[in-house]
Amino acid sequence: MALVAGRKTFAAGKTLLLRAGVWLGAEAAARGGNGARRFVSQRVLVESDVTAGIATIKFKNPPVNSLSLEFLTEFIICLEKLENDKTYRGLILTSDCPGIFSAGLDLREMCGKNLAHYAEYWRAIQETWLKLYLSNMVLVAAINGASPAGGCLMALSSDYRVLADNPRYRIGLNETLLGIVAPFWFKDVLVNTIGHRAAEHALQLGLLFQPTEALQVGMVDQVVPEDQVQSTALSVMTEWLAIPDHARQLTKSMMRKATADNLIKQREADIQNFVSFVSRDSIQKSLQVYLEKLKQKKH
Ligand SMILES: CC/C=C\C/C=C\CCCC/C=C/C(=O)SCCNC(=O)CCNC(=O)[C@H](O)C(C)(C)COP(=O)(O)OP(=O)(O)OC[C@H]1O[C@@H](n2cnc3c(N)ncnc32)[C@H](O)[C@@H]1OP(=O)(O)O
Repeated sequence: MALVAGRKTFAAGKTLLLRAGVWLGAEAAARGGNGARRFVSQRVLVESDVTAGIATIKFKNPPVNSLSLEFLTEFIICLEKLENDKTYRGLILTSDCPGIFSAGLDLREMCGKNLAHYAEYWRAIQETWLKLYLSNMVLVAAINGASPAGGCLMALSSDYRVLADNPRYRIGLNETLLGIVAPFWFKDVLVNTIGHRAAEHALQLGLLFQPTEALQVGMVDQVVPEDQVQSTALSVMTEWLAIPDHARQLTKSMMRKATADNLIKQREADIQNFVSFVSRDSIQKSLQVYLEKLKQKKH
């Protein structure tokens, strides 16, 4: 097992400091006789079935799988490893935290930090999305918990979404409820999924949909009993993997390239927009009030 702290090179020649200790000794991980492998990093658990060519990433950043910079760093590394290893043709995204798929962006990364931190954080968010959205693998989201905002974006970036039938597991882009604005590429992905009118309605009101509503609006493809989420994701995956890779990948790229290029061509401007927006006093105040409300909810 090798614990490393190094640098990860991202697009545009920028680097993201790998702060976390990440286990890169994946290949040395437990390898069962049945072709099952298990990679371990602190916040991202990767299980894989080599024979089937399917990997499962389980988010493991308790309590709510918020997309902290450390989580994103580990996640991007795991995604890259899987993408570059031609063994894997399919990837299931799910959560190891009971009842929560992902609470979205980590609000603590967006509050009370300096401008360089906001820029670094936003670059990591962009990178995560581009890697997910343009993955050559089939991505199936097995959504086993609440999935607001950035959590919803991760699910929307998959090729197919299976949601557990539990009214507490709401999904949607709720940014306006926090007094912030979903960036244009979040909006584009939502429009591509549920259409312009439904997206406009959902985005302006910051709607979080219960499973039956999410199915109705087309935000998810299937709603199943909670104990069938993983098995359903697996059988969907098998169906998708029956399609020849080259044909499916070219089709996926044809459908998604324009949306991704829209961000790629203005990545730096998008970072600057985020930094100047999030560092405004009024936005800092909104985020702090929202975080405080979340904390007080318990008491
Ligand atoms: C012009 C425009 C230009 C540029 C763009 C500008 C702006 C940027 C937009 C960025 C887009 C943003 C996307 C996002 O993802 S923002 C995050 C949105 N997320 C949420 O609203 C979810 C908030 N959380 C919840 O609703 C609940 O926590 C949840 C997930 C339903 C779970 O509920 P529960 O199990 O009851 O757990 P608690 O609420 O008690 O939470 C436990 C613990 O976690 C803390 N926490 C929750 N969510 C977050 C989070 N997103 N970030 C950080 N911390 C979070 C919560 O405060 C509790 O902490 P404690 O210390 O009290 O234990």
